[in-house]
Amino acid sequence: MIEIHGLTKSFGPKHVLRGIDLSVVRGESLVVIGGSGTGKSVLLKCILGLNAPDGGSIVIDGKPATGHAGASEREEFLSKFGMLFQGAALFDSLTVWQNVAFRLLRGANRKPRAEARAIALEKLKRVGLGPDVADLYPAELSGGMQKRVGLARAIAADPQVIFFDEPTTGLDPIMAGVINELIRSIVTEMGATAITITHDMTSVRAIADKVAMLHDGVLRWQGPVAEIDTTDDPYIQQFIHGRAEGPIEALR
Ligand SMILES: Nc1ncnc2c1ncn2[C@@H]1O[C@H](COP(=O)(O)OP(=O)(O)OP(=O)(O)O)[C@@H](O)[C@H]1O
Repeated sequence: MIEIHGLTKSFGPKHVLRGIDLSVVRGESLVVIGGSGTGKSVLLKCILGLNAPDGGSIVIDGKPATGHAGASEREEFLSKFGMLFQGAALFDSLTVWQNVAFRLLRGANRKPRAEARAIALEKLKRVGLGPDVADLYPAELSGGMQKRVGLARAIAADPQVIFFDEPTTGLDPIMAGVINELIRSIVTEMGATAITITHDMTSVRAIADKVAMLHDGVLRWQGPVAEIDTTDDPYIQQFIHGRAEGPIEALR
């Protein structure tokens, strides 16, 4: 589904991605872990075509992810993806249902308003929110409810691939657990391919089939989630146990 070979990306003298090789099969849930500033977001942005890679290739569903000829080709490419941003990133001036239906109301394949609203209500229901919240504004919701709305928006157009950028940041541990479970069950039920970036090891264990650790511009370790506890890779061990001492240097 997603094949990445030799991906490189620098910003000036800063070599953020130094040769990423990664393959994610259809329906698989990959979680990318790594310290702050290691390039997890840059990797996602390269896959989405928001950052232009310097080298290497990204192929999604057999087609190159970059170099689209025109806006409509680009729109078709992006329609495969759903995205839950850090902090949910809802539009303050739109109601909850308009946020969820954002992509359904725009672009070449836009739907009539009533149909878009009906889909939004169905997706809200899937994430545990009733029709009573549909006409509220994001500011009227708690952080956990906003995440649910963000999740409903990410799945509104039935994407084949869903990205989750730090899905539990800012939530209490119980709400984080609820969101993790929702993500897992929705991804499984949709048969979607999922890529999540997170620091949260609870999310990793709840969401991942496969884990990849980004360090120093490369994927230092990749493997099934069950192997993170048994691998003797010192980077993985330091990261999952949150140790200050180890091969990963921490600023003090
Ligand atoms: N547009 C840009 N211009 C210049 N430098 C950038 C740009 N985008 C990212 N960087 C740099 O690339 C590096 C990786 O950033 P990125 O946001 O991908 O890290 P991250 O692993 O997602 O971190 P965090 O976990 O803290 O969100 C950082 O040093 C950042 O300053």
